[in-house]
Amino acid sequence: MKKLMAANWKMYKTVEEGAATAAELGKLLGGLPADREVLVCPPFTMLGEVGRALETAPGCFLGAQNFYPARQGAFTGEIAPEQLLALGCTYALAGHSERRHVLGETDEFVGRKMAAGLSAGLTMILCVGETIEERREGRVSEVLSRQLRTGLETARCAASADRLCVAYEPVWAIGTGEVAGPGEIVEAHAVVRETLMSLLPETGTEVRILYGGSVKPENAAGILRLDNVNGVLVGGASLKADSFSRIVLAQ
Ligand SMILES: O=C[C@H](O)COP(=O)(O)O
Repeated sequence: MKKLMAANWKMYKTVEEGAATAAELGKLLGGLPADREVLVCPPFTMLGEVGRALETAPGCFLGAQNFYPARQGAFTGEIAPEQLLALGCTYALAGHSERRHVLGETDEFVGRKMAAGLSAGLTMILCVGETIEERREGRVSEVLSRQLRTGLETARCAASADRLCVAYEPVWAIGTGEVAGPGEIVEAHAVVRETLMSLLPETGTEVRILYGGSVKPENAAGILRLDNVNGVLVGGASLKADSFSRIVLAQ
């Protein structure tokens, strides 16, 4: 199973800055190890330019941070999965904690996005993770299994292991510099794996589970060695080509 090293640029960079970072990344990742794949999820505005800059970089894919779960229609300001595919996107995120907690997306809405994205042909990364309050209340396992179940409920029939990934991102570790400890990561990834195996008995063992939350060049190798960690989803440290390429190549 190749490790997926994913960059989420969130709402940062102009088109010019994004294209320049992607071009630099393409050069730095010339010797990408055979067991790694790279994904860059820039803002919508620069998908075309970033995609072109990564075109010649082997093993690099383009992804979207978001879309609206409909084929087309009167949805002012929204973007459809088909429009992303036409720009060269092959991946998309759903359920990122900033969309759940800042933009108010519900489990049910995340489930609709998973179903729409998978049916359109995108590879979907379902993001799950507990808040610090939920962790303190001992509810990590309950929260993760609920988010996975509702996220995959309507998408299950379309979810083959090669077009589905899960990202475990504890909310308290995102953008805080406070990375989850090895024990916390292993325990949460085991819950995700077990839930996937019960929801998708034939393919659950093959779905890649990424860790996200304050991943840096200095801690990436240690995280990537943990059980059931099949890649990382990186925010802040993915904004600079040099720092993200060190994470991608971390051994
Ligand atoms: O999508 C990425 C995550 O939100 C992690 O962000 P971070 O690496 O800045 O903590």
